[in-house]
Amino acid sequence: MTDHADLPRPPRAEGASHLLASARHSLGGLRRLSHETAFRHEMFAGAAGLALLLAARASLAEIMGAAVLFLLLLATEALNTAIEVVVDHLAPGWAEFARDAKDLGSLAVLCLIGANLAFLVYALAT
Ligand SMILES: Nc1ncnc2c1ncn2[C@@H]1O[C@H](COP(=O)(O)OP(=O)(O)OP(=O)(O)O)[C@@H](O)[C@H]1O
Repeated sequence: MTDHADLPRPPRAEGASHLLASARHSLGGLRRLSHETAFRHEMFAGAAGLALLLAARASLAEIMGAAVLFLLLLATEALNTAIEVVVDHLAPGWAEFARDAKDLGSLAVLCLIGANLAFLVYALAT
């Protein structure tokens, strides 16, 4: 990972341009996340889950519930990736804190995958 500590910080945007800058930063995050294999698997699984819900004529409430849980999973994956990026920068070799941080991030993602699967099974079974 490159360290740009010697580069000048861009000026802080104010008002409406702050909103636009935030949207641009979020798009940058999405671009970075799209490099992660786990993210691509989750997008594929999300599309498959939506197809199953539509085929089973799920209600709008069920589809909205699944969409909210899926967005929570993507948010957790983004935070997990952020943790991995920082940890890899701080601990290029083996370190106990690095193992713990990454394992905890993985656990958070696993919990959300479980919640998504549980809701999908519930929506398809009822
Ligand atoms: N620097 C490190 N020091 C100690 N243990 C580490 C370190 N890096 C990774 N690990 C251990 O290896 C596991 C896998 O780490 P890795 O960096 O491969 O994550 P990953 O499999 O790429 O995660 P994901 O699949 O969520 O992207 C971690 O959960 C942790 O237990």
